[in-house]
Amino acid sequence: MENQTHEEQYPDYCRNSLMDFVKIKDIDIEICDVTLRDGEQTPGVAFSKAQKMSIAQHLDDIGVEVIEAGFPVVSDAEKDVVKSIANMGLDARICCLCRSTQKDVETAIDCDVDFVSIFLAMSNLHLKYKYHKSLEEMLDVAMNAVEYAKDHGIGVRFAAEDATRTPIPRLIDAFKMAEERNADYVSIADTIGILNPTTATYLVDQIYNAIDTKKTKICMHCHDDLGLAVANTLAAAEAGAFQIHTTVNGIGERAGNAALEEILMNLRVQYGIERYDLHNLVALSHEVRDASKIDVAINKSVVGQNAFSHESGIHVAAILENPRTYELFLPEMVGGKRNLIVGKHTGTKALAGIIKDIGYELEEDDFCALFDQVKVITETEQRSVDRDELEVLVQNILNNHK
Ligand SMILES: CC(=O)SCCNC(=O)CCNC(=O)[C@H](O)C(C)(C)COP(=O)(O)OP(=O)(O)OC[C@H]1O[C@@H](n2cnc3c(N)ncnc32)[C@H](O)[C@@H]1OP(=O)(O)O
Ligand SMILES: O=C(O)CCC(=O)C(=O)O
Repeated sequence: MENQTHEEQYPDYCRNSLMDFVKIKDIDIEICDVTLRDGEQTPGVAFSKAQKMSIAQHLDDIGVEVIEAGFPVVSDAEKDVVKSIANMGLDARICCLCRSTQKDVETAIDCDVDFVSIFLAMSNLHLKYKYHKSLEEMLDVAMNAVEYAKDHGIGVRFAAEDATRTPIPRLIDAFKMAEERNADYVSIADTIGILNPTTATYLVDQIYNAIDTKKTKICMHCHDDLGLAVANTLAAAEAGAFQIHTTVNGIGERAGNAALEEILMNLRVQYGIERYDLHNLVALSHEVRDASKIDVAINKSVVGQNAFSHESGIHVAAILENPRTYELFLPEMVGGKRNLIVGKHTGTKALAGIIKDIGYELEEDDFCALFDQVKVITETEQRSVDRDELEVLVQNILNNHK
């Protein structure tokens, strides 16, 4: 091991070895994927039962430890799907969402889930404008719901909605109350996505020092309103959050949640966590894209069409020698494919490599003619040239000799 080069040690990706110089707690995490619940709350999205069960199966194949299957009181059909997923025999534990009411918990218990996520907002804004009730009244009902679930032998996550706008002492008091009632998890929800990595670290630190994390583990649920959901989730994990929440393609309320595929690649590259099977990430991304009818941005990390596309001559010339020069990880690692694009920025080495790939080698004059044509087309028509068109250009040049 010691004498191996980085490339030999990590043949599929580059590890961020700068991590060796920073002091953080050993990260110990599990993933709770909430695509089927928060992801489905994306406006306009309604997964079918078959779609939900298939996505659950694929999350399980990746090795995600917990799947939040839905919010059973939403409808009878939703309840039926949650129950069906809970009975699929997956390795992942299944949970579902409940408001802080006995009725919601009863409905969830009927679904055979491993644990319920009982949520309550305790920020002044939510107490005043949503519940129109005092903190004490709401906490009383919530703690009864926690006790009711535990008395029925089911696990509990007590989730503080809008935790990041809730006074920290209030949050700690509520989490301690949940801990006294043997809640298995307490969740910090950054419901409106206001955190940054520094404040995520600070907040998790405060909670970590206040509760017994051996008994009651900390969860982190981040939204992406400022584009920081993944960064905040990772900062929280570094500070001691155990259960981290994700959605495929980062779908979810408004700007969405922390994207599963980004979290998984970060766990590999930054923290050396290798236990998740990443080979079907692109396929799962496409499945959720089709089921949600939400396109994935072309430049989306890990699963976007451009994640492994290269046009610039300098890049492609180097990639043809060794893809690691411009790729953090090999596309095959996530079930993706490398695309070498012919465009305005294509160089001679790149063009020679690409035409060789489609079966041609040209004499110098022909090659120069082709190169000039490519530059003219791509600049005047402001587009790239695909393989079929490139082949026609090559054929035309060769035919001129006949
Ligand atoms: C941060 C989050 O993501 S929270 C989850 C959001 N997800 C959803 O809303 C899922 C889709 N929702 C629904 O299908 C419906 O809103 C239902 C089935 C949950 C509830 O429907 P309705 O009974 O018609 O209530 P409605 O949606 O009008 O209002 C929500 C009610 O829940 C109450 N409520 C909201 N959160 C909580 C909570 N954590 N604990 C207890 N009560 C709550 C509200 O105060 C309001 O009560 P009220 O009817 O006494 O005023
Ligand atoms: O913390 C949780 O488990 C869920 C809360 C949630 O969905 C939110 O506040 O956005």
